[in-house]
Amino acid sequence: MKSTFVVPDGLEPAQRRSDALAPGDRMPSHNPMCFGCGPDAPNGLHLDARAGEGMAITGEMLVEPHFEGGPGMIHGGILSSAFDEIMGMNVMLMGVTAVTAVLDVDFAKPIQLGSRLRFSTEILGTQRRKIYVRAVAHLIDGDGNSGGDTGEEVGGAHGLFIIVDPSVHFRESRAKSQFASPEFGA
Ligand SMILES: CCCCCCCCCCCCCCCC(=O)SCCNC(=O)CCNC(=O)[C@H](O)C(C)(C)COP(=O)(O)OP(=O)(O)OC[C@H]1O[C@@H](n2cnc3c(N)ncnc32)[C@H](O)[C@@H]1OP(=O)(O)O
Repeated sequence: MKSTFVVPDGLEPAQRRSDALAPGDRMPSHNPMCFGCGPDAPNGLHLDARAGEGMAITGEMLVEPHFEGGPGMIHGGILSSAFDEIMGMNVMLMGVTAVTAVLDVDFAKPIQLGSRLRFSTEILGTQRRKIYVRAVAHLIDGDGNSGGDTGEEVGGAHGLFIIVDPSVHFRESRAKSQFASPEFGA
């Protein structure tokens, strides 16, 4: 992955919460109307994320026709949103609420509409309230069985997430959402 994002040395290892999902389990949406993971978001990404081993998770997404940017291609903001969401869901393994402060995306290859993407993401470590995450996206075939992480790498990302107190961070905005799940404070 090509990137100028700087991951500091000496990060603390991230700790998986004791009751985190088992590897392979579907990660729940934190908000049914979330553009990234919400099942009820009409034009959303509908990312399907699964817990992995250690501090890793995976996700899959179909590049729908309404995600178009250049002719027949995914919009860059859609890929950025998918990386943001999947790395944010990765942070949920720690059992904290964190928001994105920095998102660095490597648009390595053009991605055509109709492609199916698999995201693999892992938490690199923490420093005080900061959580550093890295992700890659590969093309997979329609049934998702072959290709997998050995399919063509089409993108990569780093994210810096900052742990927040949800009762403070969402204090003023929460009333505007009818759907947010109290479980994830968001
Ligand atoms: C959809 C939303 C759901 C959210 C709920 C989550 C529930 C689970 C969902 C999982 C899936 C979600 C995935 C999507 C996630 C989003 O897209 S979130 C939406 C986009 N992000 C935002 O709206 C955040 C807006 N920004 C902010 O609110 C504030 O800037 C922040 C990020 C909370 C930081 O402010 P702060 O708490 O005052 O932080 P501050 O004390 O200044 O800094 C703390 C540390 O972070 C560092 N830092 C802060 N900002 C930066 C920066 N930009 N660059 C570098 N370092 C920085 C500081 O240097 C400091 O470092 P140290 O001194 O410890 O070395």
